[in-house]
Amino acid sequence: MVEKGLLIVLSGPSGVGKGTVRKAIFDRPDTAFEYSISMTTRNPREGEIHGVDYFFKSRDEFEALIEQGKLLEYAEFVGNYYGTPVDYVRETLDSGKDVFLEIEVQGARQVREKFPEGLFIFLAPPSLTELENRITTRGTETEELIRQRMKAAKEEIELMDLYDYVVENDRVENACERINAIVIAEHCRRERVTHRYKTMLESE
Ligand SMILES: Nc1nc2c(ncn2[C@@H]2O[C@H](COP(=O)(O)OP(=O)(O)O)[C@@H](O)[C@H]2O)c(=O)[nH]1
Ligand SMILES: Nc1ncnc2c1ncn2[C@@H]1O[C@H](COP(=O)(O)OP(=O)(O)O)[C@@H](O)[C@H]1O
Repeated sequence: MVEKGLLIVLSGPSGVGKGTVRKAIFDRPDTAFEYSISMTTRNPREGEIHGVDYFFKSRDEFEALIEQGKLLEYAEFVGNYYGTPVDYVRETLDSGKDVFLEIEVQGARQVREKFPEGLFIFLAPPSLTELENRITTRGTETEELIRQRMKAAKEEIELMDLYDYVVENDRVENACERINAIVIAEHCRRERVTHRYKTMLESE
């Protein structure tokens, strides 16, 4: 029997750098886990490709997916739906590959309920001031929106204790190294090799 893959969930407050760190991880040629492409109702940004960055859906299509139970989790974030396709995640884990989700905190909480055996990693900013800088330099938000996002971020940061690991995103490269190290350690901790040997010995 194939040993199941590991479900890796990267979450954290808006603007901390989840998307940036995830892209850097998947730009590495040696990254062995599969990225689960999310569904969203937000409009594609310039350069974004359907089926690569997201599966772009209408609100009606998304709500139909919710009703049909096709989403492992979903959340409404800044006026749009975002969700994880459940079939892709289950099939990929069953084939023995690790699956990587990069999602906001409400979604991560739902995944924790359904997949408590997942590996939950919280990406934390070096400081609240630095988080505000990142949200501000990213552009579009008005002062009021920045204030709202910072308030939400403080509440989200309070939930970091619910995660298995907290990774500081001081530099993108450092955060990637830490995440890769955690995944490697987790594989050793979960005794895959032990399991394989036990199976071998039993079949002798
Ligand atoms: N719950 C949930 N959140 C998601 C999913 N996909 C992306 N997100 C999160 O949705 C938020 C908005 O993403 P996006 O519109 O790409 O803008 P960003 O703020 O530039 O990353 C980010 O916090 C993502 O981590 C998903 O499938 N489920
Ligand atoms: N380690 C870092 N140091 C400095 N700036 C960063 C770092 N990680 C991300 N950023 C910047 O912070 C902003 C928010 O990053 P983004 O990946 O969009 O966050 P999230 O996906 O968590 O909302 C972007 O402008 C990004 O370039």
